[in-house]
Amino acid sequence: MIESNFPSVDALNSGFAAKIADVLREGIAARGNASLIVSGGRTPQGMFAQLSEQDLDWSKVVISLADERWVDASDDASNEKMVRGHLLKNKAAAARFVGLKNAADSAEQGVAGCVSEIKQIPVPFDVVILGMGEDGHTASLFPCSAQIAQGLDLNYPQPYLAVQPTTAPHWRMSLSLAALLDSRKIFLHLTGEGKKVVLNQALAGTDEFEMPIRAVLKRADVELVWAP
Ligand SMILES: O=C(O)[C@H](O)[C@@H](O)[C@H](O)[C@H](O)COP(=O)(O)O
Repeated sequence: MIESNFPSVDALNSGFAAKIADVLREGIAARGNASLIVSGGRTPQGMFAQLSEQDLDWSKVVISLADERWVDASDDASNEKMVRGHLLKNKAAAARFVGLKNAADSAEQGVAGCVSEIKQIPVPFDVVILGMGEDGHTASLFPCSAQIAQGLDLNYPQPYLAVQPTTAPHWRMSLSLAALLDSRKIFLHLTGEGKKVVLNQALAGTDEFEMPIRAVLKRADVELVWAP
């Protein structure tokens, strides 16, 4: 694991945004376009504001989500709402966004629509930004869910699966482990001492069903981006 530690969340927000912008520019220079898969939650919001101001050809960038709560895009729990409010503005307003919530009544019924939409995004993804919960979940690969074995199965046939956490609200749509790993660059974005403690627990053990972030850390050269 590569470690980029910042002295403060403010320093992280601007330094990490600049780092992501560099990778996106490299992708555009090399292939004509670039993809960015982001996570929801609270951690990325300040960084998104900084990223939205970065000078690059956002019209060549497609942005999508590592996971989504199966709620309307107007709901405060919606990751799409958060990304629209914090990232898809300023210069980044020119990026194309592929959301995950569709008109299907349930996340399980919505998988097919998501699978068809993701075909617009070339793989490997250029950048995936992951977060991590106190229970070691990442994206919506929750250790408590009945779907965790499918999510961590590298041969799972679909890039998305519907997940019902028992310790957090809402059905989710999540990229599978295999889909997340199909990326040129994976960042793990954490802030606070508490998340560092959880990360150290993850690094100290091997049971991926207990802490699904281990499945990513074991297989990818993840760059940890952290501030206290
Ligand atoms: O939509 C989500 O909930 C996520 O993608 C999830 O995996 C998140 O990254 C972690 O739960 C950390 O969330 P916080 O940043 O709010 O701590």
